[in-house]
Amino acid sequence: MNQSIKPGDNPDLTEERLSGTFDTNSMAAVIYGSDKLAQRRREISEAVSRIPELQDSKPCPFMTREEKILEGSRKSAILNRLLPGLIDLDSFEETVFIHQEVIGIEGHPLALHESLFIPPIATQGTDEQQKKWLGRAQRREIIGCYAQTELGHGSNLRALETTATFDISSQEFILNSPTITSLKWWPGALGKSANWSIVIANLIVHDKNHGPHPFMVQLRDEKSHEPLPGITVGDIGPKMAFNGADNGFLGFENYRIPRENMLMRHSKVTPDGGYIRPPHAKIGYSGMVRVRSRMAAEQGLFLAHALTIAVRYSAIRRQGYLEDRSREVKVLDYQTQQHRLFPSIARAYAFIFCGFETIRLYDQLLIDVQNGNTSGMADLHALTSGLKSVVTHQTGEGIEQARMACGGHGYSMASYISEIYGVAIGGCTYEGENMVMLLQLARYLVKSIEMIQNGKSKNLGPMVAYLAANESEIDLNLGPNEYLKVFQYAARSQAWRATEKFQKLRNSGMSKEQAWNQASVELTRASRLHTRLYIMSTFINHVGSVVDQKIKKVLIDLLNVHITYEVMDIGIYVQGLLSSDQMDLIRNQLYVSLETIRPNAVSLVDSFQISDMQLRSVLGRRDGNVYENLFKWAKSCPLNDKDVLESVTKYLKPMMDKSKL
Ligand SMILES: CCCCCCCCCCC/C=C/C(=O)SCCNC(=O)CCNC(=O)[C@H](O)C(C)(C)COP(=O)(O)OP(=O)(O)OC[C@H]1O[C@@H](n2cnc3c(N)ncnc32)[C@H](O)[C@@H]1OP(=O)(O)O
Ligand SMILES: Cc1cc2nc3c(=O)[nH]c(=O)nc-3n(C[C@H](O)[C@H](O)[C@H](O)COP(=O)(O)OP(=O)(O)OC[C@H]3O[C@@H](n4cnc5c(N)ncnc54)[C@H](O)[C@@H]3O)c2cc1C
Repeated sequence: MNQSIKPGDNPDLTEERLSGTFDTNSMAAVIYGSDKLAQRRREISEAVSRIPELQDSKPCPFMTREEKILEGSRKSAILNRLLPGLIDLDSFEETVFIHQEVIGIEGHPLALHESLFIPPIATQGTDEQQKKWLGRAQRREIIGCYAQTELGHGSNLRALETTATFDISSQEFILNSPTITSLKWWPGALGKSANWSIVIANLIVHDKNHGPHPFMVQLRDEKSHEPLPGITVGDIGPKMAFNGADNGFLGFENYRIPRENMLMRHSKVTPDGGYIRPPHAKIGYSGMVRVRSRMAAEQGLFLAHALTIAVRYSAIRRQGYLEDRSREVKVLDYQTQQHRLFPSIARAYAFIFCGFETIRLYDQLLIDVQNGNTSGMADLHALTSGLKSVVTHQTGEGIEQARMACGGHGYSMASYISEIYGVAIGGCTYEGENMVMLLQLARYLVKSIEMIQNGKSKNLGPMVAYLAANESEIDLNLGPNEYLKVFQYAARSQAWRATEKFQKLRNSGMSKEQAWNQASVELTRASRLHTRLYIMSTFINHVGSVVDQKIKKVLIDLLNVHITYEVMDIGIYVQGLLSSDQMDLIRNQLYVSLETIRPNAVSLVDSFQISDMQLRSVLGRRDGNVYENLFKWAKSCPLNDKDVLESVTKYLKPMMDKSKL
């Protein structure tokens, strides 16, 4: 049963919900990993909806940037007071969820505090450092951000220019931004809100540069909030979205911090200027791996937002005719509309499933690293590098298709899809630009193939074992596992093609760097295919583990949409394996699977349980009463406060009057 049905709803949407074959609360439990988490999301939404001071003061699209920042801060402060009664304070998931529910996706002053400020203190700070700062940060007595990227460099961490030079005589680090390009640039909440930051700076001891390290740095006076002497800080200006956040710039001029402010759980500087290396050279990068490991689920939910809007709207939007000329059809009945939206629904489910898996893998790695075992770091770095790149790109594509699927109203801010798009595609850039991260995964794939070439296939990890197989024929009695083999074939042949290209260039005498650059388009293709294979196999495994048979049935239908669409989409890579008859068969299976999933489309998006408050979309309203609310929304636009604007009296009217003469 679809749990969203209520009296007064648009009858077209109710009809859709009645045609669903499964219980949406049970599906939500599968999506969010447990009945408890899904239920907590419902309870929190319900509780929040009853607190008047947490409601939007006006629709976000009608707010200026200053109003957005004010509104985010107002709500953050109220939430901080109310949180103990609303959520389990130890649950990161509930903390993130309630902020998103109340403040939305446009960013807020604490957006980075929970995800990029507290975690480095907790994982890279010593016990003493944690005692000093963690409680204060958790109680929000201080607000923090993460300042790594600079005006001149983001992707290439080794070229960062900010320095932290150890001064033995005073037992302090002296921070400097020696050039314009060394200004920190982009950190969220830095511009106006944060008073502390994790700053990534090159550690210099006895004139030796030990590379980027994390430091705890106070930026503003805790009473006046004025920048401290030696600090230059401000907002970088409006962005294409995410304007509720004050991304900032930051410069240092001989700014001193105590030796104890370098996060020293892993690397250390002793009072006499000794440097103790970390157990793994890249352990300082683990904050980024943590964020990347959460991005697949996060992005899956961005896609879910856009699809909830587009699918619900497509069920109430009637345009054109099929056989019956007496009534226009729901646009959701067009095959083109289904082809535009349903594979994206499947991807959103797939991203969320494999996102929760990578979060689990990161949590396990964290325990291992704290116990001194860093052997899993390279694997997870490679996996999350590929995953964040593929998922952000495909999420962007899916959201844009969702916008177009809503026709003209999709282009209005009333749909809110443009904001979702703008925020989501930021993910293609932040936490490592996608191409750069695909190339990180490619290094791992090339190394794996070199192991096979050197007769060491048995040392390959489970995620790359398929690279050593030799499948050249597929029996297309197609079950999911045959599709998986088709995808393995594509990923394997591309990984070998790219590696061989790189090796050939090397053998021709080219430098490693030039050869890498000239093979890099092929290498990124290999990384994408490898990652898509991983997403598909996680989806298959996840569906296999579902116990509730009604849920399992619809997830198998959704999986069929996914595997057929994905294989059609990579057709060029499987030409050597599949005949044109086999490709036709897959194409037809895709069309059949679109029809099969059709009656459950609305229930599948309802199962994401995204409340109206969180969705902030007139088109995507749960009740489907779009037209009257679109009219109300337009009338409430500040431009309609007056019938005759100054733009007319001051300029247009005189122009028209003059023209009449
Ligand atoms: C509901 C929520 C709503 C959310 C709303 C939106 C919120 C928006 C928030 C946005 C927050 C954004 C924050 C940021 O963007 S912070 C800044 C992020 N910056 C980056 O990601 C920079 C990317 N660059 C890098 O990570 C490195 O420069 C790079 C890894 C590309 C290279 O590093 P480096 O030059 O040091 O590496 P080398 O070439 O020397 O060596 C590469 C080898 O090192 C291995 N490696 C690299 N990283 C790791 C790692 N983390 N763990 C293990 N190993 C690692 C790599 O595999 C290579 O190994 P091989 O030599 O063996 O191949
Ligand atoms: C919304 C948003 C929020 C952010 N929040 C933060 C934050 O809180 N803290 C923070 O520190 N930073 C933050 N950033 C910055 C972000 O991490 C960087 O912008 C990102 O890492 C990309 O680096 P870049 O800007 O230097 O891009 P560049 O590296 O300059 O990329 C430009 C182009 O060069 C290409 N390129 C670069 N290097 C290579 C290579 N080796 N091989 C092939 N191609 C290459 C890229 O693919 C891209 O096409 C944020 C950014 C955004 C958009």
